[in-house]
Amino acid sequence: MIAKVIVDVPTNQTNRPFDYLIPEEFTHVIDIGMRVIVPFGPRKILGYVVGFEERTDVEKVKSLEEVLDVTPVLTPELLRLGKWLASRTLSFYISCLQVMLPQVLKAKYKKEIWRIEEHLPEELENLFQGSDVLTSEEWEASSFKYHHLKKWVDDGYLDVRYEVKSKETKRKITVIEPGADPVRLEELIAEIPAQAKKQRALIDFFVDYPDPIPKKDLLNFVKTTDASLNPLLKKGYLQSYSQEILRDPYEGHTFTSTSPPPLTRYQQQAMDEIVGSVKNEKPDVYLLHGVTGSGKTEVYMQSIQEVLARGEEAIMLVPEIALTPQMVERFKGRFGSKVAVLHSALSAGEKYDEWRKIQRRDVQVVVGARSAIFAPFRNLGLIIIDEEHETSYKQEDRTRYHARDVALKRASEHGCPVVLGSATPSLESFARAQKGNYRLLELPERMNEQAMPTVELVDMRDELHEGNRSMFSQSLKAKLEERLQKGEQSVLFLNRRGYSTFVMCRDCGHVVECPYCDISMTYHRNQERLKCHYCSFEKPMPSKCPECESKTIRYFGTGTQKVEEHLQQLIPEARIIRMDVDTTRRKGAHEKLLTKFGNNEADILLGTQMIAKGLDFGNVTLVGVLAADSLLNLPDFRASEKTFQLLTQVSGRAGRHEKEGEVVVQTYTPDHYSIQLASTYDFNRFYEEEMKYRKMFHYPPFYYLTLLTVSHPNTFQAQEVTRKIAQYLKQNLSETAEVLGPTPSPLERINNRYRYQTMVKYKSEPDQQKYVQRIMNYYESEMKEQNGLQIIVDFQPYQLM
Ligand SMILES: Nc1ncnc2c1ncn2[C@@H]1O[C@H](COP(=O)(O)OP(=O)(O)OP(=O)(O)O)[C@@H](O)[C@H]1O
Ligand SMILES: [Zn+2]
Ligand SMILES: [Zn+2]
Repeated sequence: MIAKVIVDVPTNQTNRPFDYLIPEEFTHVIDIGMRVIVPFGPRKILGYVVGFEERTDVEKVKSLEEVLDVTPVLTPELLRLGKWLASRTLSFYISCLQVMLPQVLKAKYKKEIWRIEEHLPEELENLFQGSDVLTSEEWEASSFKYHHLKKWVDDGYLDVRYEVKSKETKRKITVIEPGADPVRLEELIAEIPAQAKKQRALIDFFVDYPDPIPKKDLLNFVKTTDASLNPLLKKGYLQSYSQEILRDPYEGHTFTSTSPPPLTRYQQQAMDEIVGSVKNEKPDVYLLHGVTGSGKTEVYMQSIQEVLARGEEAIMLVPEIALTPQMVERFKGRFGSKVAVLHSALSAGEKYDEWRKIQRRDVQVVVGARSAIFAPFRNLGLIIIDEEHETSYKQEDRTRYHARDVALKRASEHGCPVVLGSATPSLESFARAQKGNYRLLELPERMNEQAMPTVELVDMRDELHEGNRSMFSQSLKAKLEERLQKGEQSVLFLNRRGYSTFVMCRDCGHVVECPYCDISMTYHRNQERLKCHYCSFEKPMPSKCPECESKTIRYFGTGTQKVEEHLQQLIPEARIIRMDVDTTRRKGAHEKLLTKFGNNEADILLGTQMIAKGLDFGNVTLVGVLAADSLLNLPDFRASEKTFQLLTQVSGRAGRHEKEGEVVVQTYTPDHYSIQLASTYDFNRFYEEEMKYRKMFHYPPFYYLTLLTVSHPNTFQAQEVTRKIAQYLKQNLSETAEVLGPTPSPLERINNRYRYQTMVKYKSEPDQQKYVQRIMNYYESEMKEQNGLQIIVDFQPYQLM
C-alpha cells in the first residue's frame, strides 16, 4: 500500500502528490488527512496524506518516517476544498492545505550539522568536541560562515540535515483518583499511621468525592504537598494519570447567560426563510440587509440555535475588528460551551485548542474571523458572514482567498444556506440580490422603534474661515459638553489613515520619506524615532532638515494621542478613554477599556477603526467623526463605497437603545455623494449612484478584475516584465477583455523594489487561469533568485496598492 502525500515544498515541480510506502507499524493507524513526516531529498519534511493506492513496483519507493496525528487534521471535504482553492487562486496545493490549519500544526524545521567523517580538520574538531551533531544555533554562534560549511559538506566531512519538529503543544494536567484495588477507602485509612494526618486526609477526600480530581485542586483542598501524596501513589492507594486539557481563553470569565427574546415581525420573517431553507446542492444565499441596530445579530443567533437543535453545526464569521468582547459575550452568553471563538488576540496555543474543540466535536458553533471559515465541521447547517462588505474577508497575502467564496463552496458541499449580513452590503452582493441570485431579506427598522440618529454635516472649511483652527468644530464641542452635563456618553471616531504623523520642514516643505519605500515616515513620539510602516526601517528624529538644514523641522498630522490631548484641553472635565493600537496592545486591554466605558467610568470613547463596529452601548447618544473624507482620497475605485460604509457603521453606534442618538460628521467635502447619502442613510440611492460610476468605468460588479503586480530591484526590469505580461495577455484573452498598463503601482517602491502593475478587466475569461499560470511558469526560475523578480497575481483584488 502506498500513501499519496502532498509535501511541504511549495514549488511548481512539487505541486503534486508523492508516493511513500507505509511501514507495517502504521498501516492500521494512517488515514487520509493526517500529517506525516517523509524523507524528501536530503531532508525530512512534513506532508499531508491525500490518498492511498495499491502499487507493485515499489523497489524505488521510500517509506514514510512517521505519522504525526491520531485523528486526521483535514477532512475529505477540506482536502477537496484545498484543491479547488489552489486552482482558483493559482496557489500551491500545499499552501492551500496549510492555510486551513492553525499555526501550531505547521511543522517547524530544525537544521542540524552532522559529522559524517570520523576525523575532522582540527578547527572543526575543536567546534564539535567529539560530538556527532551541532544544532544550527551552535553553528551560527561559531566563527564559521555558510561558505565554510558548504566547503566541508562538499569535501565530505559534514552533512546538513533537517529534522522536522512538530510545534503542536498540548497542555496536560495530572489527575488523581482512588487506586484500582477494590479495597474500601475507609479500610485504607486505618492502615495509615495516625500521625500521618495529611495522608489520611487525602484518602478521606475520596470517600465523599470518588471522582478523579486535578492534582493541583486536591492538594489545595487538603492543604498539603507532594510529600504526603507521593507515598500514597507509590503504595497504589491512589493513582495518577495525565490528561490533556484544552486551554480556555475565557477561563475565569463568567458570561451572563441570555435566553432568546421574542423576535420582531421583520426578524421573524428573516429567520423563517433562513431556517426554512431546504438542503440543496445549489445553496440558498441570503443577503440580510438590516440598518444598524436592527437586530441582525439576534437573527443570526436564533437561526443558529435552530440549526443546532437539528444536530447540525454553524460557522459565524465576523471581521476581526468587530470581534469585540461584546460580541464574544453575546455568543458565549447564548451558547455557552457550545461555542468556540477564533481571533487574532488569542495565543497560538489558545487558537489551537479552540480549533481542537471543533475537531473533536466538543463545540457546534464557531465565531471567528476570516480563517474560521475552514473550521473542520462535518455537518454544517449554516454559514453566516456578518458585515459581509468588509474587505478584510479577503486574505491579502500568500493564498489570496475571499472567505465569501469559500463559504459558498463549503455550503454547496454541505447543502446548507449562507447568510450575508450588513447594513451596507457590498455592491457585488447587492447586485446579485437585485438579479435574484441571492435572496434579499430586509430589516428596515431599529429596535424599540428608535429612529436612526440625525446626522449633521459640518463643513470644516467654514470653521477655518470663522477662525476656528481646532480639529473640533464649534458644534461638536457644544454637543460633547451637552452630553457631559446630561451624563450621557459620546464616541469619537478618527480614521487612522488620515491621522498618521509625518515629519516636515516648515521652511522648505521637505517631508522625511523612507529611503526604501515611496512613503513618508511616521513619527513615534515615545521613542523620538521615525518608522516606515511598510518595511519597518527606522531612524532617530532628525534635529535639522536634511534638505535645507533649517531647525524648524517638526512632525505634522495628528495621532490619536494628540487628539486626546487637544480634547482634554478643550473640555478639561471630560473623562476620556483612548482606544488605538497603542492602548490595546496588551492582552485583555481592549476588553478592559470597553468594560470601563460600559460602566460609565468615562464620558468619551476616542478611537480608530476598532470602535466603528459592533459596539452596543445604550448610553451613547453622540457620535463624532473627525475627518470623514480621509478615505475618499485613497487611490481606490472603492473609496466612495468604503466611505459610505464606514460613516454608516460609525453613526450606527449612537442611540441604539431607548435614548435618541445624534451624529456630527466633520468634512472638507460635504457635497460628496457618499457623505451626503450616508448622512440620510440612503443605501438604495447610494447603490444607484455608485453603480452608474462603476458601469461607466468598467469596474466590479460590472467587470471582474485581475491585478498582476511585478516588482524588481531594477525599475527597468520591473517595467519591462510587466509590459511583456500585458502584451501576452492582450494577445491571448478575448477581445472584450481590457488589459491596462503597465503602470507604476500607487506605491511605486517598497523595500527598494520597484513595482509595476497590469490590470485586466473582463466579463468572462474561462481560460485566464491557464494563461496566468503559463506566465508564472515562464518566469519561475527568475523568481527563485534571491532579490530577483517577483510577480503577484490577485484575482478580484481589494487592495490596489
Ligand atoms: N427581538 C428583540 N427583542 C429585544 N431586543 C432585541 C431584539 N433583537 C435585538 N435586540 C437588541 O437590540 C440591540 C440591537 O440589536 P443587534 O445588535 O442585534 O443589531 P445589529 O443589526 O446586529 O446591529 P449592528 O449591525 O449595528 O451591529 C441589541 O442591544 C439587541 O440585544
Ligand atoms: Zn528644509
Ligand atoms: Zn520603508
